[in-house]
Amino acid sequence: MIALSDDAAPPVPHRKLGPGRLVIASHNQGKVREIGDLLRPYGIETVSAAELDLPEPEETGTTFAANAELKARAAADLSGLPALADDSGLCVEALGGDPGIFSARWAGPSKDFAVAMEKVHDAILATGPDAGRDAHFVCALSLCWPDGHIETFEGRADGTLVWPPRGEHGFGYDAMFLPLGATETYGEIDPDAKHAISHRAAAFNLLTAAVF
Ligand SMILES: O=c1nc[nH]c2c1ncn2[C@H]1C[C@H](O)[C@@H](COP(=O)(O)OP(=O)(O)OP(=O)(O)O)O1
Ligand SMILES: [Mg+2]
Repeated sequence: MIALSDDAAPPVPHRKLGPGRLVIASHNQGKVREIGDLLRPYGIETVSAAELDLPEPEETGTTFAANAELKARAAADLSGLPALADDSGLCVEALGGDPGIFSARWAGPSKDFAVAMEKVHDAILATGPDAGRDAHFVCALSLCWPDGHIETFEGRADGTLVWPPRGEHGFGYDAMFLPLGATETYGEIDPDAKHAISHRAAAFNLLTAAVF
């Protein structure tokens, strides 16, 4: 018999997502497209933050989860609908995890990821001749209901960085990210192949198992 110790917290049950519209609380069209693809089999009606003209909240958190939660909470508060937010980024081991939660900010106000990828490449070279190119993507997905209940799930995908970038698919840093064991970057594979292995899909699988 398995005895639970007296101070073991009881498991918190997940809340199920009921019928009705779900806000995709992101202003990044690449993410909105991927989350739409991942949700499609579940037949959920979605509306994006841009379609609802929701403001882009300032990302003041110090973790992916904290930023995903503040974006989901802001969208649920303003729309009165459940809202799903994604905070994600590229973490480079040789850079101590940078750009990390600053991945979007490294692309500057014009969101130029050719520039951001070059910054990552230059920063790795600046660490020395033997700099490793190991990296991983992280994705935190938060689902917030209008009453404030929130659930957060995190996924990760490991790989290495190539230079120069390769491929036109995807968005952000995809063209320089070679998933572990693969020969093509996220920029070279088609969206379905990315959904089979990505950090976003990993987080999404945890979310769907919990709330659907
Ligand atoms: O699968 C990905 N493939 C390539 N790059 C990626 C991916 N996932 C995140 N990334 C990079 C680019 C993105 O701009 C940043 C996330 O920053 P993050 O603040 O979470 O998103 P964002 O500002 O682009 O849109 P929003 O906050 O409205 O959801 O990390
Ligand atoms: Mg952002």
